[in-house]
Amino acid sequence: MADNKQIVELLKKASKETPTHAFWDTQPVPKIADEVEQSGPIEFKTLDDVRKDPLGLPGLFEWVEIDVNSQTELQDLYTLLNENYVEDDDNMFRFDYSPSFLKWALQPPHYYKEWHIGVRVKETKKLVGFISAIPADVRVEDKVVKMVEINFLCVHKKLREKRLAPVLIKEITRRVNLKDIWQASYTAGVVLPRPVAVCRYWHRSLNPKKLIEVGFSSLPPKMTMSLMIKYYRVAEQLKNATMRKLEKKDCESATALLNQYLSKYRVAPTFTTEEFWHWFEPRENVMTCYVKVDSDNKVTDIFSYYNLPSSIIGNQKHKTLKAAFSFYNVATTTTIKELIDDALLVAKKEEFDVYNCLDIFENDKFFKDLKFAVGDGNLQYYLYNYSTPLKHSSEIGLVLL
Ligand SMILES: CCCCCCCCCCCCCC(=O)SCCNC(=O)CCNC(=O)[C@H](O)C(C)(C)COP(=O)(O)OP(=O)(O)OC[C@H]1O[C@@H](n2cnc3c(N)ncnc32)[C@H](O)[C@@H]1OP(=O)(O)O
Ligand SMILES: CNCCCN(C)c1ncc(F)c(N2CC(C(=O)NCc3cnc4ccccn34)C2)n1
Repeated sequence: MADNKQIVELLKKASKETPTHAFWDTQPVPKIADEVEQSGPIEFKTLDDVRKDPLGLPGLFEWVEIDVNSQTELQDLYTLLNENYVEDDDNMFRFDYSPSFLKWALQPPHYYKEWHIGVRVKETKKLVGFISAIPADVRVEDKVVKMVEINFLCVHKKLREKRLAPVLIKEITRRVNLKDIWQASYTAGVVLPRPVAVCRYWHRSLNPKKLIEVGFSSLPPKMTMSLMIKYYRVAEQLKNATMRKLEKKDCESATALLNQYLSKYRVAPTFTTEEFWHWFEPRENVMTCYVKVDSDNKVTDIFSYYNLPSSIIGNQKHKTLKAAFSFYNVATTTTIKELIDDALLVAKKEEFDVYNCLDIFENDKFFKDLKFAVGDGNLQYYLYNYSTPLKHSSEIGLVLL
């Protein structure tokens, strides 16, 4: 991604496009083009300032808590997102987070069910809106901030542009404040006041034939399909022959290794061992995590990715794009390039069509050699009620699902 000066230009341009944000201009977030010097909370409120009753909703609708331990309620949430969540700009793909993925994403240690907020139509009980928060300790520069990560904001396609999103955001804010938490982190493909970092997606083809058939990639001029297939063939053997699936006994040393590695980034989470095991325990069709250990059985290298498929809208031959999204990786006895080369081999074996990475961490060190192609999707990182200077994408060490 471009350097900060270019990003500030991009943000100034974006702020000209939507000069007024009727909702966001009322929120404790810096203005889009603000050049912030200090890091710290923007507003200070106490529990006394927090409304004790839920926000008002238009008469037809009611607030509900989605109980992700209930199969039927989890299925309602799956269906809402499967039909109404994030699409690419050309409406060719829509994320298809699975029920087991959503349960995993929403139930880390110390989660609150009150933070899984749905909006249903009173009469039919149809789920038409959702937003979630999960607790996370995120360090910003030199301060660890107890905050929440906001995700899965969704309003049914038929109820768009009725200002329901600000109501969902204010309600989740109220419920989080009631637990004496005043900051949040979130990411979005849209530019809002105001990004902490502007990141870019990179993609590594694993199944070029299918990616071309579904319009994810195109065949470059003078390239034949058979040449493409050959070009993207992955290694036969692991570069790190002893890499194996993470096991519970690895957790102590793996957590220490990851926390140490993340300390060099300006925005990064800190994990307890319990949190680490929740996020990295291998889960079929959700999370893949491999480690390498030394002679004392201490973890020295980790690669991990999550399974986030997309529905392919309107393609007769293929219904689903199988995408692996890079999660957290640490290389100490190997290079990041060799480590990710091994991740690509395992992802190909697990029949993924593409492996996606953001240009965060030190990922830009391997994009070229491992044959990644830059995507057209930007992902903006945001903090709520916390100002901090704009970061270069390589200073970000946080992944949201
Ligand atoms: C301390 C605790 C704090 C907790 C909260 C921290 C903040 C969390 C913030 C949420 C983090 C979410 C992280 C994720 O999940 S990012 C994924 C978001 N979901 C999707 O993109 C799914 C498909 N789209 C939809 O479902 C709807 O279009 C959504 C629900 C996104 C907007 O619904 P709709 O299209 O019907 O619009 P409206 O008329 O109701 O409202 C228009 C207002 O909403 C602002 N808007 C539009 N998109 C987003 C967006 N992605 N984040 C924040 N704000 C957004 C927009 O600028 C405008 O405000 P303003 O420009 O007039 O001011
Ligand atoms: C709120 N949590 C943020 C993470 C959600 N994530 C993963 C996400 N947010 C915005 C994006 F721009 C994005 N991209 C991955 C890249 C990509 O794969 N683009 C082609 C594509 C295939 N399927 C879809 C579905 C929706 C959008 C683009 N799609 C672009 N990823």
